[in-house]
Amino acid sequence: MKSLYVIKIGGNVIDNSENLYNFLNDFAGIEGHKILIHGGGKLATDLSHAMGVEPKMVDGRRITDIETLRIVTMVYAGLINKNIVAQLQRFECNAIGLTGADANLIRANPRPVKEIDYGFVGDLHEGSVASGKLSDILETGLIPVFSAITHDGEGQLLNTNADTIASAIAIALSSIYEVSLVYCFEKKGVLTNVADDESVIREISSTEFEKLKSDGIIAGGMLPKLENAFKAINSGVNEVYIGKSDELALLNEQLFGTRLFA
Ligand SMILES: Nc1ncnc2c1ncn2[C@@H]1O[C@H](COP(=O)(O)OP(=O)(O)O)[C@@H](O)[C@H]1O
Ligand SMILES: CC(=O)N[C@@H](CCC(=O)OP(=O)(O)O)C(=O)O
Repeated sequence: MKSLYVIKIGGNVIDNSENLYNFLNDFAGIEGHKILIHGGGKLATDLSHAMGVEPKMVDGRRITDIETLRIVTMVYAGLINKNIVAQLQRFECNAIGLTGADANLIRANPRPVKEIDYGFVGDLHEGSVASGKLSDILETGLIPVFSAITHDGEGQLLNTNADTIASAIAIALSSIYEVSLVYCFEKKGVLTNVADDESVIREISSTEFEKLKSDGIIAGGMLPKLENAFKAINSGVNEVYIGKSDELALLNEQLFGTRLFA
């Protein structure tokens, strides 16, 4: 089986032009097949404030009313996606910017309304990712760069968490490739103390994850990230890492951030 890197980059790194430049330079240098998925939550939040639309997050997911959907589509699928693609071209990495609607690559279901109405938020399910078509794109030598925008197949764009997209793409392609899923953010890995960047936990198993959760060591955005990451490792993805965006080169020596085990 050929190997494939599925790499996700979070909003805090995207927001810092020097960190983004360094990350994209390293990403461009990775040999073989690779896919980039980017968030951009921080910029969307800043822009919402500037446009007088109060951002609302519940359990790490953005409540996406029609105004917010317009903003996130402009920010994720437009501004951020096209900037990343242009920068990758500078590094001679032939990237193609995509949403889930392009080539019908990722179809989502609108999140059902229960206690909370999330609005235009899309959830992924088995079969959401068109793995055959995505593999066709990879085999042409192009490097897909996905934003966090998907669609429902009925003409409606949806906002889908970028960590979830990365996990779903990694799982869907794991029957075709040996997949390494890598979550890059602004810290050196999963930390025992969020204030101490050197307190990296090198390995976490599913059982240890439950304990870290109940001890309150893992909180906020790290919770859904790890849930998505463990789903991947339990669904056929070869390896999953979480670590700092400017340490990507350490992946080769298996010294990058935190590695997850089933
Ligand atoms: N144990 C932990 N180790 C590292 N980060 C943690 C931990 N617990 C909570 N966090 C928080 O989770 C955040 C990462 O989640 P999030 O902001 O959603 O990531 P991303 O930037 O990839 O979207 C970190 O910035 C940190 O503040
Ligand atoms: C539904 C939902 O919450 N979507 C996310 C998509 C962007 C994202 O995931 O960005 P980060 O990776 O930078 O957090 C949002 O709008 O914040």
